[in-house]
Amino acid sequence: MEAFYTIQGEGGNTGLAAYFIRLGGCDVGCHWCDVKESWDAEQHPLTQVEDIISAAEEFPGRFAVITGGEPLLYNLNPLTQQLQSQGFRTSIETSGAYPLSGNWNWICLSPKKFKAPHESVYPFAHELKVVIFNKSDFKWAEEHASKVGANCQLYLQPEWSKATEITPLIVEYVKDNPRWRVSLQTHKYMDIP
Ligand SMILES: C[S@@+](CC[C@H](N)C(=O)[O-])C[C@H]1O[C@@H](n2cnc3c(N)ncnc32)[C@H](O)[C@@H]1O
Ligand SMILES: Nc1nc2[nH]cc(C(=O)O)c2c(=O)[nH]1
Ligand code: SF4
Ligand SMILES: [Mg+2]
Repeated sequence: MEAFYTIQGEGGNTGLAAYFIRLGGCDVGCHWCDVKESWDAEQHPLTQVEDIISAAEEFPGRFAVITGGEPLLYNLNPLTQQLQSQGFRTSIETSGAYPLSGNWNWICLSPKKFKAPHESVYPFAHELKVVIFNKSDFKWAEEHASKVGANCQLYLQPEWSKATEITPLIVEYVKDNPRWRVSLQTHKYMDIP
């Protein structure tokens, strides 16, 4: 759908220069999704893996974020193998709604109520990033935390349109439950892509 060089704004790699590769197509249907224009894959022309990588190589950073849409709709082995062979570290932003493919240095699993993660994905997550839309989502976040590995980093991220109301609740929750961390969509505060 699009690719752009920016700063990873969210989660465990916040602040790192990153080349984002956004793949079109998603059938999860989050009502608060901030990239609904990604949902219909047919609206976005296909791009060859070689062309994606040569565009990425124009920039100095060697950290790639594959996102979407839901990137696990696709077999990501060719793209990630070639990125790594060209010296990129690879990371994915995924709902986990489909089984994993691809070779990953970092996996961010962000589970959704609208289409649950595939059970096989949880043990591979380096980061669990739960979007909090209302108070009941904290309990729901704990259910997902019980499924990831012991070394997985746990993040709570306010849903953007409710961030003013939800962020203070996340702050108190993390103070009371310190295995969790706060994740903010810092790119939105910085007004960058
Ligand atoms: C647009 S999604 C694309 C990748 C994948 N479909 C997923 O949901 O993980 C990228 C990240 O943005 C988060 N996100 C999407 N809309 C959001 C919103 N309105 N507020 C906060 N986070 C949001 C998702 O949970 C996910 O972690
Ligand atoms: N700067 C920036 N950081 C991000 N982290 C995850 C994003 C995404 O949409 O997957 C995203 C994004 O869209 N922009
Ligand atoms: S799974 Fe990701 S891309 Fe799909 S609707 Fe939800 S937030 Fe948007
Ligand atoms: Mg985004």
